[in-house]
Amino acid sequence: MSEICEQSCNTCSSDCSEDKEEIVDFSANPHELSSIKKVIGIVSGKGGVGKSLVTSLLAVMMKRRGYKTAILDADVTGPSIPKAFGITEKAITTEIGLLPAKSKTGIDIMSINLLLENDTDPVVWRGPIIAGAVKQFWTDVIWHDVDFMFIDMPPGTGDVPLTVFQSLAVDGIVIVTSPQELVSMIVSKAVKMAKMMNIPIIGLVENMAYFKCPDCDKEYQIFGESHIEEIAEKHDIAMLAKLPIDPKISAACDKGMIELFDGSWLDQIIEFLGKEMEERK
Ligand SMILES: Nc1ncnc2c1ncn2[C@@H]1O[C@H](COP(=O)(O)OP(=O)(O)OP(=O)(O)O)[C@@H](O)[C@H]1O
Repeated sequence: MSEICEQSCNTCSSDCSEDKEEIVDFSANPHELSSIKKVIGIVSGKGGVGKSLVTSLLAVMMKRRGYKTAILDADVTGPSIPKAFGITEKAITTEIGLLPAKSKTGIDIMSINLLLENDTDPVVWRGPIIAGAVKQFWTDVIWHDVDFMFIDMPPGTGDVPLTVFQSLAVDGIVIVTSPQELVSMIVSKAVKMAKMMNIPIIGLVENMAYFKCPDCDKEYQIFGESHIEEIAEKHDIAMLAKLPIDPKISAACDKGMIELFDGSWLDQIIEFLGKEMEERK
């Protein structure tokens, strides 16, 4: 088998019949009462770049457009979705499955924090257990009548995100980055992982791209000059949005009021997803 298997057996000349037996099918079916039309994964090559923020905003915006929307918080060791939506209640367990919590505007949400007795308890689990928990959010939760499910993926490109990608039927991914050194390498890793998994990349979002001075409207690139357009071009993927550093964003997340937040930065993705859904009809 070649050193990096891209699962493209038709074009690969390696004789790996023995290795093939080792390929494990991780794919899992959603709960029999679930109905999920489109699944969008939000990924980042590293933590803290705003993946949960972009996940939350996409769900809020699509809900505002009238779609039935859900968030599966697969970031098990850093679950920030319930806080951003101000959800404190726990998930309900029934004999037939788990029921997600509902946000104020009606977005279905499942997160490990809705199952922990105390949401400040750390999740000190090893990779396979974390991946297993995420898989259960897919198989054991009743996702009733969902148009768009947004998955806040575990950060990075390691074992856990890989297993999650293999288990869940993801239709497309959005890669979130910030304008710092190493971004090119980090994006390359995320792109390669998506290609290995055969998952279409919807495009790139650069978060914390600039800060706009409220007094003079001048834009400052706090983390240095952005090279995101070159990176997008290099990988032939669409550059979809640039989000500023905005204290109102962190305040909305901290106060659990992300659903009140307004901003048109992600409109290009929203339009794209809306079109995809129309074409599906
Ligand atoms: N553009 C922004 N302006 C201001 N604050 C932001 C912005 N983007 C994210 N933040 C804040 O930065 C923190 C990290 O963001 P977020 O949780 O979305 O990152 P993440 O990539 O999901 O992190 P992790 O992978 O570690 O969970 C949060 O407190 C969030 O409110």
